[in-house]
Amino acid sequence: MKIKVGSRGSKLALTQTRWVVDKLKEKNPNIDFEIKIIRTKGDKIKDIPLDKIGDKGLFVKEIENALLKGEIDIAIHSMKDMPSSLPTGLKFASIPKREDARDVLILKEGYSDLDSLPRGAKIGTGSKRRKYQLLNYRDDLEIVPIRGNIETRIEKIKTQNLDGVVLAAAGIKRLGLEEKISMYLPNEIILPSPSQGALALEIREDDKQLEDMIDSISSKQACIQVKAERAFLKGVNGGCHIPIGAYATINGDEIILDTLFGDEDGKKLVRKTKSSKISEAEELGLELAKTVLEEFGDE
Ligand SMILES: NCc1[nH]cc(CCC(=O)O)c1CC(=O)O
Repeated sequence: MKIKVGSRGSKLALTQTRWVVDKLKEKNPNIDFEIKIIRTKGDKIKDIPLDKIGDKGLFVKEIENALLKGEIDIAIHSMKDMPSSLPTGLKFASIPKREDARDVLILKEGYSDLDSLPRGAKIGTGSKRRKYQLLNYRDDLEIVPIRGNIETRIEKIKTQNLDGVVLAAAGIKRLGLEEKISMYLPNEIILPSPSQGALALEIREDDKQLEDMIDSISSKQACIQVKAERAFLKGVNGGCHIPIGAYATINGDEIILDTLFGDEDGKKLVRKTKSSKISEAEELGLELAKTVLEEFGDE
């Protein structure tokens, strides 16, 4: 048996895919895996700011089509890049152990953390979630929109004369660039994107055999966290044009969900926290979304 695994061609995507394939091989030594690279629309249009294209799904549609057509059997994505619902015929199989969910600051030489930055320092990020939370902490900062893969964004400190950039710890760590991190941003300052640091293994709905095989590398903890955080994302029905954050902490059989929601121009930013039993992770996310939407009314 040979399993075809689909991935985007970026360094991060391939590193993640190889990591998953290595784990699957460990548990299933008699099975062969082949990685197929698929180019997505998001890889082709590099010059438009992410919040203008808005829609999630930009990095996944071509891969999902390949899955539906049987050209590949598993697709590996960053869970945070996944739209809140999947096309008919596809589903998530397992969610492997989650990487660090936090955002980090990578700063120009000479600066050590957020508080050491001079007034009006220039920080690069294309994410409204990161932008408005940073401004909420330090309203003097100048936020510069940037895009590109992780290495390109780090380069932009030099090429665009920035004082720093914000990125996900998960991507940096997976690429072995940990020593570049200046500061881990605590959730109190920047709440991460729903399911940041988690990977998605997507398969055809009827592929029961593959589902059982993949289940061997699933993390129960990550599954519960992602369930709650993505339920919130689904409940608020938002895309990249508004700030949305969610992070779930599990404590025995209790789950605590921290959420963030704001309007398009960042004038209003609301944080809400609520807890429940882990068996009600999804309801918890949906309930918080409802509470938040009520607070925003018709806005
Ligand atoms: N939006 C792009 C993207 N998708 C996943 C990651 C990093 C890995 C992860 O969060 O799982 C990144 C880069 C970043 O936000 O810094």
